[in-house]
Amino acid sequence: MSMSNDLFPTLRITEIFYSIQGESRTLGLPTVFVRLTGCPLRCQYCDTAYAFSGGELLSLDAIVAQVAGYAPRHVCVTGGEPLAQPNCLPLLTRLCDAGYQVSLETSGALDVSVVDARVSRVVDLKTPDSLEVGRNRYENMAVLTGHDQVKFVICSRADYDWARFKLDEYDLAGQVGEVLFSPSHGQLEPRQLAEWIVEDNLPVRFQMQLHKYLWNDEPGH
Ligand SMILES: C[S@@+](CC[C@H](N)C(=O)[O-])C[C@H]1O[C@@H](n2cnc3c(N)ncnc32)[C@H](O)[C@@H]1O
Ligand SMILES: Nc1nc2[nH]cc(C(=O)O)c2c(=O)[nH]1
Ligand code: SF4
Ligand SMILES: [Mg+2]
Repeated sequence: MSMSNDLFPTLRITEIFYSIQGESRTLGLPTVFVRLTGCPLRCQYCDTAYAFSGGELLSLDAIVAQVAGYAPRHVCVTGGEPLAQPNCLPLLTRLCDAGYQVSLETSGALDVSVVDARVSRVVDLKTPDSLEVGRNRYENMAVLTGHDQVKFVICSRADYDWARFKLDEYDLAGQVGEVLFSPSHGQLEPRQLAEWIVEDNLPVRFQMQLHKYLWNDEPGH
């Protein structure tokens, strides 16, 4: 018999660790990461394919207790695709109730309107060269506020031009708190992306994954 029901909610978890936030507007801040197992997408660049399967079923109580053990100020819930597990929603609420600044890294393939409003939603709009552009749920764009963030992971000049178009189409710079343009690691020269952004005077924040430079791709960071 499964122990996962309304009385004993569980989540399948790949890892929980304390590190330096390497992405988004809290870049550089000590943060606990809760990585949920499983993802319905297959972005060609994915650096977290080890989270597609496996993991360990943990109760929400056990997850919250493990997070509390680090006494963090910031918690980032990620994956895999965290919203693919419905119990991600009560986890986010419990983390907010505990007083942490909570962010959610999501592909935006699922409905983000149901996420606790205290959470900063970091929605990655998938570009054509991610090979998952068809999964974008554009209805999500209308529910984002100044507390939220939109990210583009850019693989090529074609992706850059596409991202510029979406920036304009959804007036993202005016609507969300942060628009991030990040090079796909190992695929697009960071300097090239930086030069395009300056040339076009874009109202976006250029960002590289800081943890790749600190720890390469070692697990637990
Ligand atoms: C591993 S995903 C997990 C959350 C969610 N599935 C998503 O895609 O947003 C976290 C972030 O890492 C980014 N990412 C994954 N592989 C990357 C790479 N090779 N270069 C740059 N960013 C990458 C994703 O695009 C996403 O914004
Ligand atoms: N240090 C560090 N920062 C991160 N920010 C977002 C991450 C993610 O995998 O979603 C991540 C990660 O995997 N490591
Ligand atoms: S949605 Fe996120 S976790 Fe899933 S394949 Fe894409 S980058 Fe990886
Ligand atoms: Mg990562």
